Amino acid sequence: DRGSVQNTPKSYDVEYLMPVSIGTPSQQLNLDLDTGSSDLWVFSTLLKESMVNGQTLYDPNASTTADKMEGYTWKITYGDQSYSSGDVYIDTVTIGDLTVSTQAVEAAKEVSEEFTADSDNDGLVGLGFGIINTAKPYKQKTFFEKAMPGLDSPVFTADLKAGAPGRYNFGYIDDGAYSGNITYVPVNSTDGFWRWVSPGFQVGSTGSFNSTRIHGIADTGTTLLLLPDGVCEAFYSQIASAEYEPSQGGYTFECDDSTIPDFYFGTGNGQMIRIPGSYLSYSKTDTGSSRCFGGMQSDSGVGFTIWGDIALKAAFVVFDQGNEQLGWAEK
Ligand SMILES: O=C(NNC1=NCCC1)c1ccc(Br)cc1
Repeated sequence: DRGSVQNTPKSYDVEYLMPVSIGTPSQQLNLDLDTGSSDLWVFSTLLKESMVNGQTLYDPNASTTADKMEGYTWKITYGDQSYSSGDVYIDTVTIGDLTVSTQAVEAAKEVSEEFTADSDNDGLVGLGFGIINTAKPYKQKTFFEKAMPGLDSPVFTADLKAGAPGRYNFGYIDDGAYSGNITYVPVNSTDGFWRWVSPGFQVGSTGSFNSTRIHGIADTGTTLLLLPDGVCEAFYSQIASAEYEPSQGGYTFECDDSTIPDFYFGTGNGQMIRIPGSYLSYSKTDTGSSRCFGGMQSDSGVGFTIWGDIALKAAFVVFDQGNEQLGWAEK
């Protein structure tokens, strides 16, 4: 079996949403596929109205295939301190013509203000490893873990694009979606993330390659690229107007600064992925400001590097759960 679904970026590529059908008759919600977490949760009719702001609500009482898991609850807090919590139902879930008939659907009873304010986002599909699912008394499998045994190949792929729709595929690799070869790197799933080691980086096409092992996770749910301080310093030292402004939340530079270099990261076997300099200017710091917030920021608050959407949209990425490896290709 296999599946394929379009993903659509929100403004500034802050997140990517995909249509998901839940229940019978089907209820379609737009969800954020997040490889940095492992709960599938949705805005639901269980929420207080004050927490809802335009989102589509899953109504388990309107689904003939919904079964409430009595006594089960869930509560999750994300790296940006946003959170949600609620009850657990079993229902049928379809993503891109791939159906899991007994998926744990976590119906929200409470969401933090960040989620309430994001009116296009009806919830998340966590495709990290099930070991970090937050359901109690027993953790639940991810959508991919439930689908995997029936798939042609135990992989899903992420093709995120800058300012344009891309695709998530399940169970197969579309050889037309990438150029050159796919370089595979081992993944350590102990903490539930897609954690891997990059052999190093290069700033600009004429820069030298810096061999330094960068431990990090591939996270579709994080917008920016969070890297060690030394790597950020090497990059921003090449931008004439760059400043580290803690009051603005990190590195900024003049939006019209034409010296933003490309950033390359190693994946293995000498292969590198090139992130165009244009991807590394994120947004204006304030309305009317001439300064822009950098797409690359320090990972010092996190403890390891996060290869978020800014890095992922420069590549075709294979999340190979069957072999616990990540595949990286240019496109
Ligand atoms: O929460 C994380 N990723 N997903 C999402 N962020 C915001 C909404 C969804 C995340 C995961 C691991 C680390 Br380390 C830091 C952050």
